[in-house]
Amino acid sequence: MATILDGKQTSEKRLETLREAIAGSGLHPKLATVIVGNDPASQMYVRMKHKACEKVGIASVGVELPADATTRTVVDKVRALNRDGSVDGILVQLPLPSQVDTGRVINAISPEKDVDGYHPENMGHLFLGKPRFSSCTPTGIMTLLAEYQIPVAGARAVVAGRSIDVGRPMAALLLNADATVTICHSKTKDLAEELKRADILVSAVGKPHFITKEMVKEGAVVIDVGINQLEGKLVGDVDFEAVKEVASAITPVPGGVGPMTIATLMENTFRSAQERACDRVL
Ligand SMILES: Nc1nc2c(c(=O)[nH]1)N[C@@H](CN(C=O)c1ccc(C(=O)N[C@@H](CCC(=O)O)C(=O)O)cc1)CN2
Ligand SMILES: [Mg+2]
Repeated sequence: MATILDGKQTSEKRLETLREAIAGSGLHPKLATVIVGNDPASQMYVRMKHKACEKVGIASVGVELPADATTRTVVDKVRALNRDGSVDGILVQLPLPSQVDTGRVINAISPEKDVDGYHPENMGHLFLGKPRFSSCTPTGIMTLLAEYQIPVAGARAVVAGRSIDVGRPMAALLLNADATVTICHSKTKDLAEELKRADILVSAVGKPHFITKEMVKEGAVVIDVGINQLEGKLVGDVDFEAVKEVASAITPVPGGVGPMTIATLMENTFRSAQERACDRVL
């Protein structure tokens, strides 16, 4: 039976440590969130972020824009937050409505305040092996692996999915930690064969029960990034009940990767506040 990698418990522990660090820092970190439209899931995630801020002692401000907002409106809002000296971190909740150019919006975020780590400058630092801010979900996964003392160096890691927010930065973080990394995607030949070679398998494809028991090597560590609705229930990409019989460790959905994403965002925001305070002194 696999060890369940408990992201909820781990994130709570880290948030408590962070709360103490912030309280003792003399700093007043502040996060700004930007949401466009009224997608219920996005609204819930933003609410969860504000709640986490409150828990750890980070001030937060929420900007809400209508579903028909233009790229210019969103970019102007982001630029105003860049200029606001009281704001340490800015995040634009994704996905954005189709009329908004996501790339232009991300590029407009000051890289120093880009606590989601999506700006090309921050992606560049990550791929050069010297991350400043790296995306919250992959970074949270690395934290979870470390918490459970799962060795990454030398491991064969396979990432299913090549998205900008998860697959690519995940691969970079695993590579930076000396794993041998393969990225699989919709055009990968012999996908099942590739996945079965993994010591660490990360699935971020967004398809319920995509990863079956037959695709997983005995003893593999399985990380499920999927957040899918199936018959009114929240499920990951992994057929959890079957795969936990062959894996050595596995993340549940809910309660695995998701909570680690939020904890990492809080950590990134505090780090931004620390670095900005240092810059003011220098
Ligand atoms: N700007 C960003 N947009 C998006 C990100 C992101 O990191 N930055 N990630 C996802 C959504 N997301 C945060 O924004 C997120 C998703 C899920 C969870 C989470 O804790 N989920 C719970 C289940 C909650 C439920 O009941 O549905 C869990 O897995 O236990 C946190 C954050 C896309 N957009
Ligand atoms: Mg401040």
